[in-house]
Amino acid sequence: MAGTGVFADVLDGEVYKYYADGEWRASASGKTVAIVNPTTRQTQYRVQACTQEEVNKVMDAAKVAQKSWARTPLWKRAELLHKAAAILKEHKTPIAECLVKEIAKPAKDAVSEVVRSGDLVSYTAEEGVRILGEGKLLVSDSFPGNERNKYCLSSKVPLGVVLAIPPFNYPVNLAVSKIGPALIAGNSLVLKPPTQGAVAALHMVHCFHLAGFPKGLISCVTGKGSEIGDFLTMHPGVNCISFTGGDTGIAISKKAGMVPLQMELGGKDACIVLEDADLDLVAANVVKGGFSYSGQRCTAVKVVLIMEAVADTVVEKVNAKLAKLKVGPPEDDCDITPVVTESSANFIEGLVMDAKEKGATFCQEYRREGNLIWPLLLDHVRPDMRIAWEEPFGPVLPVIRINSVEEGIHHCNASNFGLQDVCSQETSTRQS
Ligand SMILES: NC(=O)C1=CN([C@@H]2O[C@H](COP(=O)(O)OP(=O)(O)OC[C@H]3O[C@@H](n4cnc5c(N)ncnc54)[C@H](OP(=O)(O)O)[C@@H]3O)[C@@H](O)[C@H]2O)C=CC1
Ligand SMILES: O=C(O)[C@H](O)COP(=O)(O)O
Repeated sequence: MAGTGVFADVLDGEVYKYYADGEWRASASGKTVAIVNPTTRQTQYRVQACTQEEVNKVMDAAKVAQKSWARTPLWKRAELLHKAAAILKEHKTPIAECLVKEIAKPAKDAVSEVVRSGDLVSYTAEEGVRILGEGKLLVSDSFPGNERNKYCLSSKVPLGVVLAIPPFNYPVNLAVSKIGPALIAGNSLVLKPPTQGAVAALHMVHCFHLAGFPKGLISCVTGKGSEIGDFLTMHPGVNCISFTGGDTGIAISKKAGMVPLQMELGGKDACIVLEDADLDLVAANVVKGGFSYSGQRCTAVKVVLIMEAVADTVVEKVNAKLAKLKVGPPEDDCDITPVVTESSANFIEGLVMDAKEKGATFCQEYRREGNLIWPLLLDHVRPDMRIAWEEPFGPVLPVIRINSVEEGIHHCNASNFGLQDVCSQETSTRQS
């Protein structure tokens, strides 16, 4: 169970602690942030609202720890990462429980996220040893006027302190996908987890603590992004920011200053369906791509562009599959579970109502209870509707009927987003 057994140190009464200098601590702020369970809409957990002073101390400790970590042999860094990966997988059940309660991830997917995170940490360690073990020899006679009398050896060096900010939808997996690469490359890391998902992230960080990483090398500060985010991203102690999330990333890029930024932002991933596609395969992939984890994946299919000649058939096949999806609580491993917050549900509803006013065809009745939104396919969506362009991040999928492949490609290219598109004529995919 969360906060018990090996995880008991993480909990202080009813509030989860933050992690600094190798210890679990309560914030001097005396303030906490509530994490509301998307299903019950009641407070499920509480985390510390860290102060600026606490952030300063974490940054100082991260700077000190990084210096000796950078000198730690590569094989030893990899060894510790493998150890953390094994501990993470061993404790998949309590961590998955947090994902169910905090972000309403279906029970089986929650376990898969933790296991996959462990695998990713190990993979990073393996690849890191290979990639970081390589260097380059450069010679000097590539430029007129120079002889080959000088040699230069280059190898990769760490950046320093990496600030990692992942989103709510994969709070463990998208955190370790930053932690693993940063640590194997000799950096230290400060994690600011998403509020929804923070407790799962704290449990994950404890697995790194149990693996025995040097104190200060990894820290985890909690608090609302809107309150503590700017202080973190503009902190002079940060040497690199790795961010995954929505438009927040654009704001961060404007404030961060001269540090390397790694940004993975929102998407409007399109699926273009041509006449010669296998329409059963299309329907299966549209439902899986568009509706798994209730559409809350950056890689989710978020608009389907179908050639008019096959549109009725595809829509009918998709509708038949949607009728079979189980809608309900994540504990029952339902296919469609409540979306992460009430404000997300309101945003999704806003897109649906806009489409309704502008004449989209509702293939199902729009139904919502609390944060739970039943799966909905909207047909005959036109470019003047917001849902043609915006990312609902929910179980609502627009269909735009097209008359040529060029029309479909034009729609994709006119989007502000670039992430992942699929053309289901063959199995070709286009990543942008
Ligand atoms: N391209 C990719 O690989 C992926 C992209 N995404 C995208 O993420 C979005 C959904 O995730 P969501 O969590 O809602 O995204 P947000 O952009 O709302 O939040 C992402 C993170 O930023 C934090 N944050 C909020 N305000 C600030 C601030 N001012 N400064 C610094 N950090 C801040 C949040 O903390 P808090 O929770 O406390 O507000 C959270 O940890 C979708 O758009 C999705 O497409 C998701 C997965 C992968
Ligand atoms: O954040 C996301 O949406 C994930 O990185 C996507 O992973 P998935 O496509 O395997 O769900």
